[in-house]
Amino acid sequence: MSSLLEVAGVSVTFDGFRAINDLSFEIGRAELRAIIGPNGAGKTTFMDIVTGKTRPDEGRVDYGEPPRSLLRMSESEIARAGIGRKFQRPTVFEQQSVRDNLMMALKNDRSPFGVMAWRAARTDIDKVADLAEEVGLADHLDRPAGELAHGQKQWLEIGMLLAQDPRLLLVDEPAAGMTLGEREHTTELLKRAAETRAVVVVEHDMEFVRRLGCKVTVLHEGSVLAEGSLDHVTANQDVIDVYLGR
Ligand SMILES: Nc1ncnc2c1ncn2[C@@H]1O[C@H](COP(=O)(O)OP(=O)(O)OP(=O)(O)O)[C@@H](O)[C@H]1O
Repeated sequence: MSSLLEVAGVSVTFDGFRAINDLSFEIGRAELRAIIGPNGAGKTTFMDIVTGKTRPDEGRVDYGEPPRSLLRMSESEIARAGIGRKFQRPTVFEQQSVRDNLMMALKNDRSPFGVMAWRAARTDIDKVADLAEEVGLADHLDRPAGELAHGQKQWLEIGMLLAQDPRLLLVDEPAAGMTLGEREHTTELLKRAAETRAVVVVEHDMEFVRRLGCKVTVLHEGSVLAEGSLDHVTANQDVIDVYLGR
């Protein structure tokens, strides 16, 4: 596997507590990866490290081709280098239409002045139409984002992240609060997005992880406990013990 992200020997201590403990693993250039693990396993801290929010005490985090250390980059430099993060709660502009939300994301200028000032070029209009199609909102372009259902807001935000053409997309619990139909659509969306980039999904919901059908990394106490297909990791006795709290 030619890796896009390599985490090697990373540790983070908060007030004497090792939240991440000698963590090492790699993510490929075009792959879908699920990260699972019990509460407090270090999943959020891992994403905070990759996006520059938390600095590790030890280890390497290299990204891209040729590999660059993310540890010397600011949060905004990391975002500009192509790492996008979707938090659990959607943060779309509720008053603006779906079209304007996507257009703003494309322009990467989220200020109200920027919205008023832009004159959409033909290519941008086409790109917004393509993004809306990709996330399944082509019939909702003129609706205010605030009117969308929960799942649709999540897709809009994924579309806004895709507008930035990230090489690595980190997605936190995308299926939370979704209906079965919304989950199916989200699965397809993430799978498609991962054909041309790396998509890392942090998820508690095993049924959703099964749908993703991808390699799974199990974290526990800040380290990788197991890795492989969902069937492989769920047959692992250490994983069973951790999930049963033994
Ligand atoms: N800023 C902080 N200060 C002190 N402890 C922290 C801080 N951030 C995280 N921790 C601790 O580090 C550990 C890992 O937390 P983290 O949020 O990364 O786990 P998680 O796997 O995302 O858990 P969950 O599934 O509950 O979201 C937890 O024990 C948490 O309490």
